[in-house]
Amino acid sequence: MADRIGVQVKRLPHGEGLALPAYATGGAAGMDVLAAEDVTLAPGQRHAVATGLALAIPQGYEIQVRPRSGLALKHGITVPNTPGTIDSDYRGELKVILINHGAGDFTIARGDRVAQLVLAPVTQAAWDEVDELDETTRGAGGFGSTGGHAKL
Ligand SMILES: O=c1ccn([C@H]2C[C@H](O)[C@@H](COP(=O)(O)OP(=O)(O)OP(=O)(O)O)O2)c(=O)[nH]1
Ligand SMILES: [Mg+2]
Repeated sequence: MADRIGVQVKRLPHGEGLALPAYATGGAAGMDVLAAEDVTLAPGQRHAVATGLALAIPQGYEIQVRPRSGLALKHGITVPNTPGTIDSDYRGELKVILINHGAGDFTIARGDRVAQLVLAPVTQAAWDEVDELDETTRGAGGFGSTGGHAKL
């Protein structure tokens, strides 16, 4: 197993009895995180699903909240703010925002694995304000300027 970075986790009262987020396989990038509440999402509805967990992520890291592809493909359940950002200084409850893009109601039961958490390093930037930027081949071209897409 590769070295792991320690992340403090505190179970909140409504998180008691639930497993902690875990890697489903040895090479998994994300830890599956469980819902700590029952909730039914109607088509188009979104909800911040409780996890019953609060974290203290080491400075220099973040946790990204990403959707699970199975839920997205089979049921249209995804994370509208993906990847959700959990800051290292956040001490509130970790919540997973889900939206139902499917055609029917979707019920989440307490204990269901609703998303995955990816620990990632963060580099903070310091602005270096200038009057002129260097010239490049791309210049101000963007948003499809290099082509490569099918013609409509
Ligand atoms: O999917 C998410 C996204 C965020 N958060 C928590 C942790 C994060 O550190 C905090 C703030 O998130 P973000 O910066 O994305 O939201 P904001 O709208 O900018 O709120 P704030 O002004 O509190 O930063 O909310 C979650 O629990 N789940
Ligand atoms: Mg913010």
